[in-house]
Amino acid sequence: MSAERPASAGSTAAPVDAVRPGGHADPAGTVGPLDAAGPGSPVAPASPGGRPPLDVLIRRLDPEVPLPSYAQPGDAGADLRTTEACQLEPGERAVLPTGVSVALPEGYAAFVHPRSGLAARCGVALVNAPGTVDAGYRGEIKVIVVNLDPREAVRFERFDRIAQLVVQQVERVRFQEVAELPGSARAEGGFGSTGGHAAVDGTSGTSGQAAMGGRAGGNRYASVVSDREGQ
Ligand SMILES: O=c1ccn([C@H]2C[C@H](O)[C@@H](COP(=O)(O)OP(=O)(O)OP(=O)(O)O)O2)c(=O)[nH]1
Repeated sequence: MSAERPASAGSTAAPVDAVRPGGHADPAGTVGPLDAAGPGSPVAPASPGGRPPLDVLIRRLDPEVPLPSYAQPGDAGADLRTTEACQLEPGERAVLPTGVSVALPEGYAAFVHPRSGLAARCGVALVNAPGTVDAGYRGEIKVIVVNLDPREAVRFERFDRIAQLVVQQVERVRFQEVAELPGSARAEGGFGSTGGHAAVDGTSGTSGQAAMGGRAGGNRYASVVSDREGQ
């Protein structure tokens, strides 16, 4: 087991607010529940193209958690915080609570994205990135973090910012079955068909078998069984 490594303590890290010790002690934590997009927020949400920001109902399940907020004007994602401290050993994952639930308008979804600073400095990823929060979901937003660093543990303190929530409009489609699809330049080319790096050009030691579902493709049978049984 590795020595404890705060998310703030990546060996090559220059300190930035996102991962600095105590970075979770955000003064925004004191704002009232209606202040998320108002004067109490550190940064009011940007309005791309001059559009007014979308109002999204949010409920705090943890009365002390700061509401998600945009760190900078123009940011696409509002930072989500964990309400539980957690330490992840190399390779470990955890489902962390954020202390908030939302009611998105129909026609919208929210996507739980990783934070680049945590990824670059500490090797923290989201197992299901991006996580999808459906418009009808009223439960607590959770974040499935994994420590991909092969050697060092990572520690999150309560109210550390662990992910970001991107709200987007989504289309609901009607699938129209046809015998033949219209042609296109790409046609059926996929999985590196345009080349561009050694691994997919076949000039390196890796064959790309995993991506093609070949022998190195992992335990696909077990995954399908778990999913079918709702586990
Ligand atoms: O990172 C995530 C992803 C999902 N969710 C919540 C919101 C979402 O609406 C619900 C279901 O997620 P998803 O549809 O991705 O999961 P599933 O495994 O397909 O479950 P279900 O059968 O409930 O749809 O879980 C989160 O809180 N965080």
